Amino acid sequence: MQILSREQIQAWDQYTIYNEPIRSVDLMERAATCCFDWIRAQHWRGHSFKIFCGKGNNGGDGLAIARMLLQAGFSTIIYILENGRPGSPDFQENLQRLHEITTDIHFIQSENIVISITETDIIIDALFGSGLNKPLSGIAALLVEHINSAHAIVVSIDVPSGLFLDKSSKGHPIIVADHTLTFQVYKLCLLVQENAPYIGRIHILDIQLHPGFLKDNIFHKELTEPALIRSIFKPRNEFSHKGNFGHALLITGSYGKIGAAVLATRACMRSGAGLTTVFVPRCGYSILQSVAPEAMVMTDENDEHLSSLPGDLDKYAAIGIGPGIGTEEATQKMVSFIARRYTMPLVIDADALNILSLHKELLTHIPADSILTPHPKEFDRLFGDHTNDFDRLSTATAKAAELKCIIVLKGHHTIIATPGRQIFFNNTGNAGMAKGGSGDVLTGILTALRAQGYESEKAAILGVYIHGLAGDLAASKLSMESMLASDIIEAISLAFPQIY
Ligand SMILES: NC(=O)C1=CN([C@@H]2O[C@H](COP(=O)(O)OP(=O)(O)OC[C@H]3O[C@@H](n4cnc5c(N)ncnc54)[C@H](OP(=O)(O)O)[C@@H]3O)[C@@H](O)[C@H]2O)[C@H](O)CC1
Ligand SMILES: [K+]
Repeated sequence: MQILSREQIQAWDQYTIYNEPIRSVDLMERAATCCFDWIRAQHWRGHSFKIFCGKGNNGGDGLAIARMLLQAGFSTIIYILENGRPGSPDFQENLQRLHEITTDIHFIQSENIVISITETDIIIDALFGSGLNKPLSGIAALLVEHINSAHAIVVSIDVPSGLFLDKSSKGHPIIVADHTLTFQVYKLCLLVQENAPYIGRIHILDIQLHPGFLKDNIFHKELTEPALIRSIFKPRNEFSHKGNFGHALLITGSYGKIGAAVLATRACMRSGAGLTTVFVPRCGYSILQSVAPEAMVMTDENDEHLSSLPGDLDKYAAIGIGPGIGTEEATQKMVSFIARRYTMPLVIDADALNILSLHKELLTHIPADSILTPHPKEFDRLFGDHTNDFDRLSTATAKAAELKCIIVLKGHHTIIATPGRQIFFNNTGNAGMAKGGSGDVLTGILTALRAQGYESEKAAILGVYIHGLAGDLAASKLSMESMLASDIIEAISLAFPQIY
């Protein structure tokens, strides 16, 4: 699913009105009908609805929804945030239609907001949508505060009012929704971590905007969906042998962090690598040999950390480096040597990323098409501090292009930024994966996919998806609270069949 900017969504609206063709107010009716159908399906009979409307088209949607609720017999009161202007033409048309069936319409024009909201009320937030052009202030901000301080269920239309579609709204007054009914496609503001407290559960309503618009335009952001994943996934040929699936090398572990090596190794083997070799300090030898008997183990001459190279790097189809390696001086030298000399793409994670942050000059040397997998803190260490997720996303886009590598920025919707400035938002995974070891598992999966011949961009999209899907399967069986990174590895086996 494409993710459109505010301008693109407005253009799509106009394209539909012109090409379908359909009158603007009829398109609003279609959008409101979708919202009404969704609301009716919630079985909220017995509750009263309080509909808060602005005077733009988001408010127009709210008025149309109010009319439909009243006509269906729901107790409904309408509140309009007055701004002294007549309102958009479609707002005015819907106000007129509403006046024909109710007088229970109130205008909010004073800072003294005395509307009582009880726990059995359902709030429909149709104050502002994609037309928001400045932070809410004055009466609008007080109204948002009033709604947020009540304990009613809040359903936001299109976006929670106060959220900018494409830029940070940090620190501004914003409606805290339980449900967001958004039209046609995801908006960027509904995908970034910093807005998680506001958006509740997202429901995409198909209001049948004209499909021609998607064919006629190029978009740079999309949500990874099963169809895309299936188009990337390469089923195994019946006649294949282990040599067809590549030899993966994992450079991992230090004293006290051999677990990271174990997790990456087991995830790599579970994700289809033909052969897996793991390079660890000597203290990791017996551990790896016992918990991962299918892997080959090579050890460094050092007992506790990595200080040398694991022999001939060119014989491996893919190399993953970083989980648990620490940042000892000798390890820094080893990472630096590999970054400068190796020419095939690497999967670079965790302490290898921290080492790159300590020697930023190395960034320009990392092999083209390498996959970097930072979480936000590692990302900021690499590329500088960011105060919000939108800026971080812009930097990820720019750096992926500049360094010609794939940046996998981990989060609720992990972001995959490609050298071609394309951004993919992953849509699998859950909060149960926010635990030590999950990242090591991802490194193993990505290294395995690279070893099997997937190009880096495809390996990143597919690997992040499978990692999240395995996490979802583990959570459904074991709960988000108690699932472990090892459980994600076990669930990889169940995740693959879901994309066949
Ligand atoms: N494309 C679709 O999918 C459809 C969308 N619909 C709905 O339409 C809204 C967008 O409607 P729009 O009228 O463009 O915008 P809003 O309703 O969000 O805002 C209206 C006006 O409010 C003013 N504004 C903006 N920010 C503030 C603020 N901070 N404080 C006060 N007022 C503000 C602004 O006017 P100004 O003249 O004051 O600048 C806005 O123009 C979309 O979200 C959907 O809900 C259609 O119904 C169906 C198709
Ligand atoms: K809204």
